Amino acid sequence: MKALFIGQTYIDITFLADSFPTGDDKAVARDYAVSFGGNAVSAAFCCAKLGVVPDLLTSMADDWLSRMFLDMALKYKISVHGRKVRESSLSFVMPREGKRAILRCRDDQYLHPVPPLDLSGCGALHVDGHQSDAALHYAKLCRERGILTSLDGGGVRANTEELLEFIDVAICSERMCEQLHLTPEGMCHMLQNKGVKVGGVTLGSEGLIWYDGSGIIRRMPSLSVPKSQVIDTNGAGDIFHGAYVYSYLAQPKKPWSEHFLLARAASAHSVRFLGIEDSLPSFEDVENAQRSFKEAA
Ligand SMILES: OC[C@H]1O[C@H](O)[C@H](O)[C@@H]1O
Repeated sequence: MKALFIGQTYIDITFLADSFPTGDDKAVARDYAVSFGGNAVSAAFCCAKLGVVPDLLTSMADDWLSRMFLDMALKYKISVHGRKVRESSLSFVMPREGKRAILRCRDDQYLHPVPPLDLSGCGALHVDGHQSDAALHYAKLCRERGILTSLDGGGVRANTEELLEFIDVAICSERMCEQLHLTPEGMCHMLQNKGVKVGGVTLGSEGLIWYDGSGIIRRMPSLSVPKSQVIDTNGAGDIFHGAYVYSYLAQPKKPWSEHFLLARAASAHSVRFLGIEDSLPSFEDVENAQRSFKEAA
């Protein structure tokens, strides 16, 4: 395996509509897309499309949605290690004016223990906090073997504190800062104190605040995508994670500033398309985004 991503699979139903009917009402959406979803899962597909195909340890049920998901994974040649749940998870995603509302139908009651996987050849682990037992187990194993460990810190989970001790790269959300009552800078200091070598917080249109081995906390502005082109921002963060893991795997010697520049362009590309699958950039799309969009002020 070239890399291992651990997460929870969703099937995303993304639709464009001005309002969502409530009560005894009906409406017709202007457009819709059906795609795989979930943080580390979407990141894995992004990494695969850019050119390094990872293995994926994720939820799997005996139902139509999981079979549909396996078809999607096959298209990207992603090897799926399914961990059994009773039902597949679904997200209904309504993007609007640069934001998105999500209703999730989730089964995260895993019916079996963490499966043993052979990590031979693995260059990186990426986790998003789902399957917290598996995330911790493999983060410890990877740390022992000198394999890079990366965390999408979307929110605080039961074992986040412990998990962070085995994480090399943690890029967190503003939501996680709020949960921990920390400013983005405060979050960077907390990560540094935990021994996380490269850390940061994504700030949406305000870009990324981050540090690397130098310890200096810096800001990378976002790329400015014209408002008229922004269709669906859902998954832009997941694509950012998948793209920096790809960049690291492809060129591990490059500085982290380079990995994040590539990831920033991947995210900028993604917001112009509806649904996560159509948002995934090819390497050419990333280069085009780098050329086309200027840094926001
Ligand atoms: O980050 C976006 C993802 O989180 C939600 O769980 C959706 O499924 C979506 O794919």
